[in-house]
Amino acid sequence: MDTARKRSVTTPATADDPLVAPAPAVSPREVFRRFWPWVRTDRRWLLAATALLAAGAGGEVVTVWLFKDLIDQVLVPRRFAAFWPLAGWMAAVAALTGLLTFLGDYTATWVAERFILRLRTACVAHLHTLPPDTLRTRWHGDVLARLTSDIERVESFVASGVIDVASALISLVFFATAALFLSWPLALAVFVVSPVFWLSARHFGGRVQRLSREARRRDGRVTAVLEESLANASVAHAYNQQRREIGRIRREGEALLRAELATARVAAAYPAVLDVLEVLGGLTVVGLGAFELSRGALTVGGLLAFAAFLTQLFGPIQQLSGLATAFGAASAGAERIIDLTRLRSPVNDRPAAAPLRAVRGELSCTGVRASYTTGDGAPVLRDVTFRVAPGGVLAVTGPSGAGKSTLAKLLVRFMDPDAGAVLLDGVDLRDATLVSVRQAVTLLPQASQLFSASIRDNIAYGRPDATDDEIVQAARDADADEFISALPDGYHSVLGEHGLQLSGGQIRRVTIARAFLRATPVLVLDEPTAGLDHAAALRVFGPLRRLMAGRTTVLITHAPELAALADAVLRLNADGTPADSPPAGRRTGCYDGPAARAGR
Ligand SMILES: Nc1ncnc2c1ncn2[C@@H]1O[C@H](COP(=O)(O)OP(=O)(O)OP(=O)(O)O)[C@@H](O)[C@H]1O
Repeated sequence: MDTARKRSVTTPATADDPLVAPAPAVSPREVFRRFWPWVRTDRRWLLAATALLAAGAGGEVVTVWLFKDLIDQVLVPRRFAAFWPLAGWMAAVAALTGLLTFLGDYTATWVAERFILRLRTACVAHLHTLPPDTLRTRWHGDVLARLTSDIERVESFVASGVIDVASALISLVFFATAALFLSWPLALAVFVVSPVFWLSARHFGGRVQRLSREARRRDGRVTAVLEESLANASVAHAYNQQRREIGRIRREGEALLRAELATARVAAAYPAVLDVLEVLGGLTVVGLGAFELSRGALTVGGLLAFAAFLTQLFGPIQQLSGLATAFGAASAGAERIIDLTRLRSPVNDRPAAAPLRAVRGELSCTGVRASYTTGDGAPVLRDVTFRVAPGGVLAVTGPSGAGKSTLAKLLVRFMDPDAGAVLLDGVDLRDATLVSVRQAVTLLPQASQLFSASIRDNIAYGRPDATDDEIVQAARDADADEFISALPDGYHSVLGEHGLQLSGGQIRRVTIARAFLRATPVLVLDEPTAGLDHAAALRVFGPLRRLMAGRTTVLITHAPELAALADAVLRLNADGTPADSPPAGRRTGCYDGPAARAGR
């Protein structure tokens, strides 16, 4: 299973299909075992829904029985006097049946929706245990498809599926008992032909499962391509490649259409076959019924009621066999969700991990080697050693691909080194809890990430309890207060997706304000001026200098002006080894802190 997953992550499963590989198959029992826990807490409601729906089915039996009496006691003997009491009963029972069925359906939906909510929340919670690189091994669009349509399909099997099966079975027993009671020879004849329905359901269910699996995968591909295409729309426009993007989406859409149609052909053929079987069954009943009628073993009302029961009987049978196809689709969805939940974080709290306390900010790396399992496995950082005293600033430079961002990931524990150690105040980060590491270290990533929320909430993202005054102060420190206050809604201006209303420099200053508010003793700044023109870059210099003051900072940068703010520079070679010849009296990349800085 692991090998299959690995393949889906690193290389295409098939040459023509690099985007979304099929998830490994999972048995129905496994599907149930995995997903039942999300229903278990609501099992009382599940029982209530089933009982209400079963009671509704009981009401239908009584209505049909009263209908039989109406024919035999009013219509056949032409006695109008008997009509009113029977009609009154029928109306009352019909109203009660309607109410019970309504309550049953509503409760079933309640259980179903809560299942979806819980499972989706649990899946998202799991995804948030994964560091960004692990999450990136799956296409975001495909992950979205798994969290939406696949979860709904699983629900249709595990939650409402259970209610449907239970209430269909109970209805089946009710209607079958009533039919037996009316005429056992006729009922037996019906029971003998029933397995034909069951066998056809199994046949169709299996085929739908296979076809649905492909349709689910195609669905994930369409979402993945859509997401990527929209995210890169500006490139497509700038390079006149809109047609190509449209073509790509169309091709994926056509493949999904073919997969959905193949599923629909089988899924839709099934009710058609069932209809023919139903007519044949109905004709058998009418023939046998006429015979029973002629020998006086059945009344006209009895025969019509029997036919009505039979129609009612087909409902649950159809429902049960429909479940077979629903299960096909559900298990295909379940496989994809389970595949997602099997992703494991390579970075976890050790059993003896303790929180970092009162961090002073002495940061060091000793002989660090790091590599990615998703690449060729070769180290991207080798033998990196440095020390930054509390409050010191270390600039990290080097050619593209030298491993600078990888170093940033090590410092916030998005990954762990293969050899050597990253130490904060002398504590190996692997011995500290993840939460406390991230409480002590603020990462300002290369790409500024803003949420579709107010500027205020974006600044307060790392400290939701911050007061308005603290937020404004952080914005002032980041030179962002002026432009924020000039916006029509000021701090309450809501940013569009990726902060579209703001310029690159303004976005960067909002993220710097966010970092100010966290006020952690250690900062990791990954190319804080990347993507900004010279003027915009100059505007963030002041805020960055203020942000770094008094904080241990690792400053990854290509900009010489920014590197000049540092007390020492660690240059990385293209192969991830440190390039610096050691300054007199110091080891490679080693910096001894503010004392040394003061002496410069
Ligand atoms: N998630 C990943 N999986 C596999 N390989 C990766 C991953 N992230 C980075 N790499 C590889 O690791 C090497 C170092 O990448 P890194 O992003 O650390 O370089 P960098 O020095 O920050 O580059 P740049 O200056 O272009 O941002 C590169 O060869 C890159 O291809």
